[in-house]
Amino acid sequence: MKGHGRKIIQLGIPIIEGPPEDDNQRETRVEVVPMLLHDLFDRLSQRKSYLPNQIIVLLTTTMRSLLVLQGKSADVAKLAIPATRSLNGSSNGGSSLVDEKSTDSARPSVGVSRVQTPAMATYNSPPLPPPPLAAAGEGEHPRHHLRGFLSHETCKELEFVHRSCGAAGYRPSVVSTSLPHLAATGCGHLILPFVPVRERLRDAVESAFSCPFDLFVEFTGLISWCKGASIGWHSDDNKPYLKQRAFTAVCYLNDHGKDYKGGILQFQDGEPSCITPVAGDVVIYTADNRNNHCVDEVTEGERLTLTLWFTRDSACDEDPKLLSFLSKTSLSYEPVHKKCCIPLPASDNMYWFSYNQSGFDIRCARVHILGFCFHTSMDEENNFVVSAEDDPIELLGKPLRLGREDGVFDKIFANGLHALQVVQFYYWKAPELAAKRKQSPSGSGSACHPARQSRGTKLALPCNHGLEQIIFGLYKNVDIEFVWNDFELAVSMWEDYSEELQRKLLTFLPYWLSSEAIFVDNSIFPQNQVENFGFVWLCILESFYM
Ligand SMILES: O=C(O)CCC(=O)C(=O)O
Ligand SMILES: [Fe+2]
Repeated sequence: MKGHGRKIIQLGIPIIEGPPEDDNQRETRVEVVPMLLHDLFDRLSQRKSYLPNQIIVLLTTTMRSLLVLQGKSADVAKLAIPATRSLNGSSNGGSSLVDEKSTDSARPSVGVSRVQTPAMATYNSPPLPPPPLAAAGEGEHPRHHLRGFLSHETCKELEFVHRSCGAAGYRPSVVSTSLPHLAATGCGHLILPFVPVRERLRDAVESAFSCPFDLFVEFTGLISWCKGASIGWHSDDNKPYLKQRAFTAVCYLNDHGKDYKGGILQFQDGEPSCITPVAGDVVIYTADNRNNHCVDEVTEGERLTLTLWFTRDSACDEDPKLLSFLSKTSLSYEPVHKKCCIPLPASDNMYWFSYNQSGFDIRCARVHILGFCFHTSMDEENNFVVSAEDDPIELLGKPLRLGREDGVFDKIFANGLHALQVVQFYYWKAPELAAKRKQSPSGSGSACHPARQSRGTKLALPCNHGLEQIIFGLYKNVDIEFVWNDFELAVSMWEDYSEELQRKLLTFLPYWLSSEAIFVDNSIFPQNQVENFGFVWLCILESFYM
């Protein structure tokens, strides 16, 4: 529902909270709701899925469409009503507001007369909500430290995505997982955990820096800063090709001191002058040279962040590019098709982590430090032999098994990335799996699973195990007892988790594609048919206005 250069005209009566701004020069156009929309308007505002203090505001944009805004009445009205303000397109919890440069050219196609309602007689333009954090950090160095912004569970889920999918980063000693990388490696469904986080962050940045509905996400990525990683003094828009960046949001997903050493973020001037990362905290700042900053070298462990850049330039919006990727990769799967969730590795060199003239494959390292190794998928009697000219790393793209100590798990994984994803899922869910086992009547958990027969041969891969330990092995926080039965349960839980995300993705994608924006809309998942009502009506109205 994003649109650019289109006009907003509000239909209906403005909702004003508090005194109107002394701003007579700002004319606001409010049209009466055309008769034919009354019924729709009433029924939409009775939708059961909204909280009592939420309403729907209908806005016409061009002669061809209507937008439905969902939100708290006063908030929506404050943002929607100042039609003379230039507002960029945006999606907000399934709602959208569309940019207009002038108010005069677009009138609804239905004949509406400009009627002054009692509320309008005194109405000019209500004040925008005050940026909640403005006092704390605005000024010469606009920045804010938002504590506890992300929940523990969100941090853990994003960590799972990163440790299962990350590839070598754009700088030395860095591993990264960008959203296009997920889409390109058959993991488009793993974008879903990011969606509400992106939206909340964009709202927080727009609110903190008083630019409602102004921003697009330019980049979203998970980044591991490993031993040796650092960045010197810079601003985030300091290259000609980065000038579109207006704001940065860095979310910390693990803890300085506990998970790694070093990696303090420092600002050259202003307050706060340095940020010691704590899981769940977020720092937001303008990307320009009012916020020159650096990150101290990480000396041990793995510093994990989710970094977003925001832009005002719709041409740099990440969503349309991502959607074009997703429509090519994810739409080709049927939701019931099991293969839909099997990751498809990128080229092998993207998983090569180089360090001081040595290195390792990131997929291998991630399973090794958790006590696993890759085995061929063949039984020993099949005499599986790797020909001398084959690059052994290529075997990670082929079916394989997972081994641990003296056992090999029975299941054949489609490739190394698939196996890695299940291993990471097991460690993410280990406490839950152990609790389930303890609750089940038979579950002492000590039973030796038949999977532990010896099968296949261990893949001999050219990896520097010592280096793997140094880079990923410290602070691995694995104090859980490994149980094969739990691991087997993790395989089916991983399938359920992935299929559920895939199902959601396929449900969301048509809406995302038609609006060229990625957003959360809980109403797409109706509890019952009534809740889906708005969308149905919107579609009917769109065709009506065509
Ligand atoms: O991770 C951080 O704390 C800041 C990262 C940063 O400065 C950057 O990626 O440009
Ligand atoms: Fe930076």
